[in-house]
Amino acid sequence: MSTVTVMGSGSWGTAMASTLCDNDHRVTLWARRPEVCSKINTEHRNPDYFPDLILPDHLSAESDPSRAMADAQFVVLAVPSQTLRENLGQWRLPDNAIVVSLAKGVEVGTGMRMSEVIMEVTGISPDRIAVLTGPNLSHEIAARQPAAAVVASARQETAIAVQQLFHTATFRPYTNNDVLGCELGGATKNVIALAVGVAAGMGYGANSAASLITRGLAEIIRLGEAMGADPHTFSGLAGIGDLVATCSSPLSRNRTFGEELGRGRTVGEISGSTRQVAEGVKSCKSIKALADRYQVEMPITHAVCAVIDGQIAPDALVQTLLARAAKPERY
Ligand SMILES: NC(=O)C1=CN([C@@H]2O[C@H](COP(=O)(O)OP(=O)(O)OC[C@H]3O[C@@H](n4cnc5c(N)ncnc54)[C@H](OP(=O)(O)O)[C@@H]3O)[C@@H](O)[C@H]2O)C=CC1
Ligand SMILES: O=C(CO)COP(=O)(O)O
Repeated sequence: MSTVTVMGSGSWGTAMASTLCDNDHRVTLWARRPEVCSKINTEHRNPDYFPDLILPDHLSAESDPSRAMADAQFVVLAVPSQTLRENLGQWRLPDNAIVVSLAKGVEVGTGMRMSEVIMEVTGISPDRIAVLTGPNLSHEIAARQPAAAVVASARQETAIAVQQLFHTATFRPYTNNDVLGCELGGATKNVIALAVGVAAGMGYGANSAASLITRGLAEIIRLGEAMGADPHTFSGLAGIGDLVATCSSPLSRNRTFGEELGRGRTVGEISGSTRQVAEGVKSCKSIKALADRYQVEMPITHAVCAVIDGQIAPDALVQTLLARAAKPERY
């Protein structure tokens, strides 16, 4: 049994905290709003994110970050990627705790992955940092539907410790040492899901979705290879696995955001109608900047950015991609 603190009580933090309770760990969930803590502690519910889910009764919530993390052997970071730097700047993480990053994004402005942000802000060695990623839609995980995931760390013992921490009867994490590839896979698939959503919102079917997923994977691999990731990572759970889950599921916030765009709503209208994060809306910019920095062609990511920035209408996204010069199929 380990002492674990999950920092962030949105969809993914709540689902992961609930899963960790299956292994009888002592789990504390940090929520920034005291009223969320109160609901979790007294009613065992987090209705903003899971209206129908009853949480384990031994899951406790705490709104004070220091109290939440006191004695934690593992700190699991479940806040949005664009707020992580600011959050870490305000928190004091326990000495020697293993830090697990759950966020799937690339920081706007710096182009940094979340493990890099953690290292830069806290000074923690990469040996104590792990990334958990894969095809893991929170509502399915919270309902204990079976799924696999990947835990990546620079240090194998850290990856194994986190794998064991999260491994339950329904949740099966594999280890991987390609932190870069795993983080890139998780962040880039959100952008492709936005594109797939736009196509779906316009009424296009499975052929369009499969074409975007496949060519999306091609541009993800191109970027990953240029940055030094292992290309095999992208045929695993952190790559094609997460890409397929996110692009196919109506539960995905990124796909749904794209679908709303494809139906004619604006970025402002969609963002204003939910408190939940669709990471690709911001990370498309930082991923495009990485593509430019590494001189990699990422046409779908470019087109998604143009839609988000209002440079082209959503219904021009697919046309823009189809109108590109003909070329052989290759990665
Ligand atoms: N949901 C999923 O299926 C999965 C999500 N992820 C990733 O996990 C990360 C977190 O996503 P998820 O939980 O889904 O997001 P949600 O939008 O569901 O929840 C976001 C959480 O972060 C909190 N939050 C928002 N802004 C801040 C801030 N400025 N400072 C501190 N806390 C803040 C919210 O608090 P409040 O409620 O008070 O607004 C809420 O607890 C993302 O990077 C996502 O891509 C990864 C795998 C699966
Ligand atoms: O990362 C996810 C599934 O693995 C969740 O995707 P969304 O953020 O699009 O809901």
